[in-house]
Amino acid sequence: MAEITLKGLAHSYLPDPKGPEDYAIREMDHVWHQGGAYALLGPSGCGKSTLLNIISGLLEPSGGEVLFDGERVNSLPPEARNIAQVFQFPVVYDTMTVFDNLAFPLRNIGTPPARIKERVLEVADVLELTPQLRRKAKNLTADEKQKVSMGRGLVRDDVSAILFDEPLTVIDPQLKWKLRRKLKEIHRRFNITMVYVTHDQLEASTFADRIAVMYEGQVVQFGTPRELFEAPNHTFVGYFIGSPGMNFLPVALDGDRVMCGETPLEVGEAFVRSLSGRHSTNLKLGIRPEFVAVHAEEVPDAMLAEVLDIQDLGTYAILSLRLGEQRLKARVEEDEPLPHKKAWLRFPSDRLGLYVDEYRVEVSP
Ligand SMILES: Nc1ncnc2c1ncn2[C@@H]1O[C@H](COP(=O)(O)OP(=O)(O)OP(=O)(O)O)[C@@H](O)[C@H]1O
Repeated sequence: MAEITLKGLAHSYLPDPKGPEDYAIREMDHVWHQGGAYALLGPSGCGKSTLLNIISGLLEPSGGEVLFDGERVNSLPPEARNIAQVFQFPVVYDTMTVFDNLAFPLRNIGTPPARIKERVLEVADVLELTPQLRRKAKNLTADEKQKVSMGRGLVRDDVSAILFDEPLTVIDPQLKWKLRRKLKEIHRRFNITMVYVTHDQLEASTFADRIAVMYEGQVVQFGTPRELFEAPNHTFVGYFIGSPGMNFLPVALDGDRVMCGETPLEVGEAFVRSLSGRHSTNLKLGIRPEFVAVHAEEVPDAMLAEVLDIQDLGTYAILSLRLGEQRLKARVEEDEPLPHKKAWLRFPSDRLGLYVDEYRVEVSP
């Protein structure tokens, strides 16, 4: 068991990297605490697998340090790090039985046979592989093979951490849901640090207590699913988490009015104060579709918007709106009146975020 610390970590696959764009991992500091259930979430190419391979020891970082319980492990191979890794595609020995596949990592470290049997049966039970234990792995379905692969990662209870690299990609959607819950159950039962890589926000939030969102080789936010939803730290997190993603409106201050293009916004004094004195020209207001207050009739301090489209999703509707030149989305619950053609919008201050150069800044009331 270990606390894993990444200190000034960076990695480039190029021999002579120049700018930040040459780095798969841009300099980062991060701590995975002992016993946590974490997800590493981000789009394809953001550096998730690179980071995982650096932690497991498959890849040596070109800069910075990886520390396990404070000890530098940068050049230790995976075996010496005591890390289990489960990959996207099954890694099983076809000619061995399921039992022997699961027993393999334990036999490798000289575990007594009685303990091997106990542990294999326990893991097979959790993963519902008991009926297959005597079968040769080559006769299994793709789902079953991946379960064996996961079992091999879970069977040792002395590992520092288990890293999962999109382990459910080949799994049938219904079983996926079940396995995610199993993994959570296993985490609770065995109390091992688990880092689960995925590009799927649902997968990340059902598995993890805390999610690290990666974007362009950096962790741009590390928080609970709720924190990522309610207060995205970076515009990318706002776009990436939630469906539809967060609305971002480019703004500028004109005297004491907050303007989105030619359209004045009703956003309250705190935002005017926070915007004044900003030197950047990259200023945005962010609000989730769920938090835009939509009125079918005119109300005081509301902004008039045009309704472009209404997508009825049963218990709620998603409205596509135009406010001045800006497009945005809003969610309206089924028990609220749906506007036609025109809608009056308000942005509740406590739900509105201010983003300077793509990062959220504090707005004091
Ligand atoms: N072996 C390699 N040699 C050179 N560049 C690489 C190598 N592996 C990854 N990269 C590059 O590093 C960046 C990060 O890739 P990485 O595979 O870590 O991302 P990812 O988030 O895991 O993506 P995916 O979800 O598609 O696997 C990408 O630009 C990728 O092209």
